[in-house]
Amino acid sequence: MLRCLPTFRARAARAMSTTPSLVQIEKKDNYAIVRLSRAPVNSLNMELLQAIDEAVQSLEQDKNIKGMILSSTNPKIFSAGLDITEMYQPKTKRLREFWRAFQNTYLRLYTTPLATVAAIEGHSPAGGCLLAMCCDSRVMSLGGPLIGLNETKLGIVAPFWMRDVMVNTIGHRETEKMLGLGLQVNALRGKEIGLIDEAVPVEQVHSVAEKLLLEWLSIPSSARKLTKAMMRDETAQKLRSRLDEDRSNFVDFCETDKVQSALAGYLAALKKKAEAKAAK
Ligand SMILES: CCCCCCCCC/C=C/C(=O)SCCNC(=O)CCNC(=O)[C@H](O)C(C)(C)COP(=O)(O)OP(=O)(O)OC[C@H]1O[C@@H](n2cnc3c(N)ncnc32)[C@H](O)[C@@H]1OP(=O)(O)O
Repeated sequence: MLRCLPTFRARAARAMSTTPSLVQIEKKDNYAIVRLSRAPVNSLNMELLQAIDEAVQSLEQDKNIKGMILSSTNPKIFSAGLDITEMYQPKTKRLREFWRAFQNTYLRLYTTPLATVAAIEGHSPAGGCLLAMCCDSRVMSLGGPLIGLNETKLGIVAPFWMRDVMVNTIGHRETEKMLGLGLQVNALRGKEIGLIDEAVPVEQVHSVAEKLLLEWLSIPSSARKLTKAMMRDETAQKLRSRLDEDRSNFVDFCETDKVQSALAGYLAALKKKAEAKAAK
């Protein structure tokens, strides 16, 4: 018992230090709204990934909570995807921990027994698109925001499990095009290819997300959960059985000169764009 205490304390301290600031949880009757809250663009660094994982886990353990809406405190950005600075000029130990956090968060969100809906008001590239695809349904705002796996445009390659989730969502041929060309699409096009379930004006995103969530929650709970597991466990298991191999592949790939120079170029382009915006 005593020996468990430091682990418990460390976990509790970590949860307290990450969860409230990086992820906001608002509980409603039988579901919660989980808002990503890492300014400026919800880029997924290790701490945010861990905070999402912990938030979903804590909701799974709450007997009153049956579902969640994944959203953002920033209406212009759902999530900018993985924090590129985690991958650029990395320290190997941190890079390994970062990738494990990404694997864990994906596995948690993709297979959670909670019903999940992504309320996507703003941009959702790459890792942001993955988080959204892990949910049972997606609502996205009409207009400017884009969603997709744009990795190839950065000169990097999405891992097999991001591909698998996209194939499961929109089918093989659409994934081949989206992934190969690094395409991002707006909500209307997303709806045409099945990436998005509802495309609505931004002010309706949350009410429609709630409607979709209640539809999932209207299904008898054990039937809904078993069906979700039946549809998703095989895909998740593919990664679970290769966690270390996948992480080594990522670290080796990331540390190559080619990937490092591609990331340097991409970060410089982002910075230039931000400076031009600020100068206006
Ligand atoms: C075998 C296995 C192999 C595996 C091989 C590895 C594959 C891993 C899979 C990778 C998955 C990913 O998610 S890769 C990540 C892909 N993500 C992206 O391409 C998104 C890039 N960002 C954008 O497009 C835009 O920033 C967008 C999100 C639309 C917001 O536009 P805005 O105009 O509102 O804001 P900006 O001015 O651009 O950005 C505000 C600030 O945030 C920073 N910023 C923006 N996105 C960022 C990001 N993802 N990471 C870090 N920082 C980011 C900018 O540099 C600015 O910094 P300051 O100038 O300092 O203010």
